[in-house]
Amino acid sequence: MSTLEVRDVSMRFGGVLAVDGVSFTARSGEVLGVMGPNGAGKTTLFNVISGVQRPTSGSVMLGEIPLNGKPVHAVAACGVTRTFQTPVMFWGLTVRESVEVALAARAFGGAYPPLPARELIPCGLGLRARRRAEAEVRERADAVLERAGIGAMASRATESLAFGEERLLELARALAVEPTVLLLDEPLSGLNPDEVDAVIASIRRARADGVAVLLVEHAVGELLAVADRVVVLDHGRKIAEGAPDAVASAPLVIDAYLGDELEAPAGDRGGEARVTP
Ligand SMILES: Nc1ncnc2c1ncn2[C@@H]1O[C@H](COP(=O)(O)OP(=O)(O)OP(=O)(O)O)[C@@H](O)[C@H]1O
Repeated sequence: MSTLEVRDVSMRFGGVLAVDGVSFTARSGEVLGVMGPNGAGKTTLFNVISGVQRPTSGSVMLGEIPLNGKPVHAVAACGVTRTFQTPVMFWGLTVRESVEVALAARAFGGAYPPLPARELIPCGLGLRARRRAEAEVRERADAVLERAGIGAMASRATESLAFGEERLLELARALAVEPTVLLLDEPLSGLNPDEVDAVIASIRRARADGVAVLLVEHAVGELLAVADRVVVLDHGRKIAEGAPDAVASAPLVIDAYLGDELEAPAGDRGGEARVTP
């Protein structure tokens, strides 16, 4: 169980300082909400954490392991997985095969473009061991799909999925590898109420399993209801951090992002927000 620590990270694109000296930690078994208006730097921050982009300065640590400077696949191998604003699908595979690929890639090493699991299992294993490995991967994939509530989709081609179904599959695939850190970029956008419930249930299960979940989401009510703590970005800077209720009622956050449209989140989620001027 490791803590993800973002230390004074900045990311500059030419004249745009997309992320400006941001620091925070995300602990094992907590959901950290990351909020902020369009262009605040949320996705860029995820890109830096997941190794898609190298920060201009600052560092990202997973426990004692520095993540910045590592390529995407090496960050993933450290247990950091993510989903994207637009779900990334493995075309040409079924739903089950998509999860099998993730499982086999973790066990035997991946390939890009993704290959069916049987092609990732080493040839040198021998026929019986290969068959056993294939059966195990398949069994695990079915268990993952059941757990995510999409077992009925297992045999469908990824090309046949509706947008919300793609989101559910992408999340199931990310969870299949039992990540330490899960980065979710707007996982609720475009979903119907049942799909929202399924994603929230998966997030809660991941937290109970000890995953550090970072959640970027514009559905503020849902974010505040599921997050244990919230970080707010604006123009690349962290402007607040704290318990959901406290952050949601901080004047700086209301001015920058929430306006007066926010409904109070359910339950007792009070506490102090540290506002960073
Ligand atoms: N590759 C890039 N090159 C140049 N500018 C970029 C690049 N990526 C992001 N930016 C800029 O950095 C800023 C932060 O963008 P980012 O996508 O991280 O914001 P965001 O908070 O995720 O926004 P949204 O909620 O709309 O997804 C924006 O001004 C954006 O235009």
